[in-house]
Amino acid sequence: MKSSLVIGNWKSNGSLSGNRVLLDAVASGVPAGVRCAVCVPYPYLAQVGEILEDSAIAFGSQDVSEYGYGAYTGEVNAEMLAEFGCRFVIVGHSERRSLFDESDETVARKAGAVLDANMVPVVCVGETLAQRDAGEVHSVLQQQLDALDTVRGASRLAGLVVAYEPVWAIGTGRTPTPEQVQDALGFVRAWFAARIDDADAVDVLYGGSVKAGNAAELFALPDSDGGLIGGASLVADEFVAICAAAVSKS
Ligand SMILES: O=C[C@H](O)COP(=O)(O)O
Repeated sequence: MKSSLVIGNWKSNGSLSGNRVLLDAVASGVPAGVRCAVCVPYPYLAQVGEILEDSAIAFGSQDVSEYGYGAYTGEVNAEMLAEFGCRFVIVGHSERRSLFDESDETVARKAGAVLDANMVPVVCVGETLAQRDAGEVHSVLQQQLDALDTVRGASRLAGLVVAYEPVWAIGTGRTPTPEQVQDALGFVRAWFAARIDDADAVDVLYGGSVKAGNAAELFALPDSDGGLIGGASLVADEFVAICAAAVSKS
């Protein structure tokens, strides 16, 4: 059985001095038996790569350009991220979709660029509260996932990680019920099963107000392969405890 995957998303947080303290504690505290990574702001990639060089913890970024090298002022392309040692790249986080108007098609192009550079896209999907209240959870997920069909090819789809993150649960302290989470994770799994042979090999994560206190219950769900952790990934003890909770699922 594969081990669970826990990814910390620092969002726009960090400092050169604070990163070192946090990562030293995380690297020494995360137990064996869980795959762990942190996705950090671009300027810290080199520092984080150096700090984690001899650890089992992977790292990555929180976004990427859909374009390659060239006249794209302000963009950071996938080849650059790969050169810095990134393993994971978050694409389509709801904060990027809502604050920066990223469409499903843009997200799919970014995922393709990440795959082209031999890294792992962590594609975020999830509904708003209004969409949930309107009974649209499955249709929203379907539309967000269907855009990934442009990534094309079973071997390419098999290289994705998907994080189900209901928008209303992000940073709010609210989490869906375990039944609601399992329903969405199962829907994502079924989407892959309709397209590739080994859908169980795809990592399907949950994100949204995961804490040490609720992680074990969420990770224990049948279709959970781990979590995408925001605020709690900035607190070493909390993040280590979340990673420890993922080990028991493995
Ligand atoms: O990428 C992480 C998610 O946005 C969850 O954030 P949160 O754990 O702070 O709710």
